[in-house]
Amino acid sequence: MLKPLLLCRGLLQPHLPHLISVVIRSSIDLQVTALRRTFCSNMDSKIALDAAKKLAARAAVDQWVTEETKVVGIGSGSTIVFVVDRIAERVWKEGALSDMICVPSSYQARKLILDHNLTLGDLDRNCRIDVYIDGADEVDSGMVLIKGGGGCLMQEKIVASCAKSVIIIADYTKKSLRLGEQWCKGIPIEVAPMAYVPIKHKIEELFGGEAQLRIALKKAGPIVTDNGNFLLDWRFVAKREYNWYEVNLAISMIPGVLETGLFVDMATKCYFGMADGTVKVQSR
Ligand SMILES: O=C(CO)[C@H](O)[C@H](O)COP(=O)(O)O
Repeated sequence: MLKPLLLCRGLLQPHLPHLISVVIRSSIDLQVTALRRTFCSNMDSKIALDAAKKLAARAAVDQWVTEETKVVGIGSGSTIVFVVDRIAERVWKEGALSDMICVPSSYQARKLILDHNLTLGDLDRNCRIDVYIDGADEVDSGMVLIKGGGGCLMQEKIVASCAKSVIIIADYTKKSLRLGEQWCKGIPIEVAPMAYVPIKHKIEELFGGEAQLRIALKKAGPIVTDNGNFLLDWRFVAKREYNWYEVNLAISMIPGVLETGLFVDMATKCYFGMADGTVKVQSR
């Protein structure tokens, strides 16, 4: 029994380095193929999602930004980029909307307006907004929104509150029946930095779940909003029935809470770019 084994070892020994390198190489090849596949499918889904965002953005701008629109509020995030692109196309290629003013809801929105050579406004001079357009992280069947995934909820809610109509644009992954079905990162809440610990405990005691300080990726420490504040992401209890109007009110009343990412009774219509190339419009 031992003899054949020893014989086999003797035969294999000179070839061992080569065999080891073959095994290592094929394991690396397998890993590279798996990585390439993940990258390609991520790219595919990014392309599909961007196409859906663009569809929703075009439909919303073409329907809601007309020659009668004098002031438009500009939201924040990746979807709003397609909105500003379309507005700029209408202004610069189609010669439309010549005296329309754009009010930003964030540093990013301000920069988008300036980069596209559109007219920049502000709430001091333009506090009556015809239409506010923005993305959302999730929209439930009652059109309650979770916003602030990109960190900009406070100015967004302020600008939206000054608008006659609030139009939400999103890709199909944002549409759900109940909050938490699609968006699992929690409800963003902007808080005064000195108060984030007591606020965290109060929210958890009142409504369960867990509220976590949002930590920056390329900085040691927390994310600081455009307004110099911190963000808590409250992961609520998915299975619990919440009355979002009451939850929003109660959280807003906690001292140090500056704004919540719950937008209740604000959206007029939501435009969803769907995977099949159509646009679904949801009304309140
Ligand atoms: O509230 C927001 C920024 O804080 C965005 O509107 C929301 O996060 C959606 O972003 P995106 O269009 O990138 O999906």
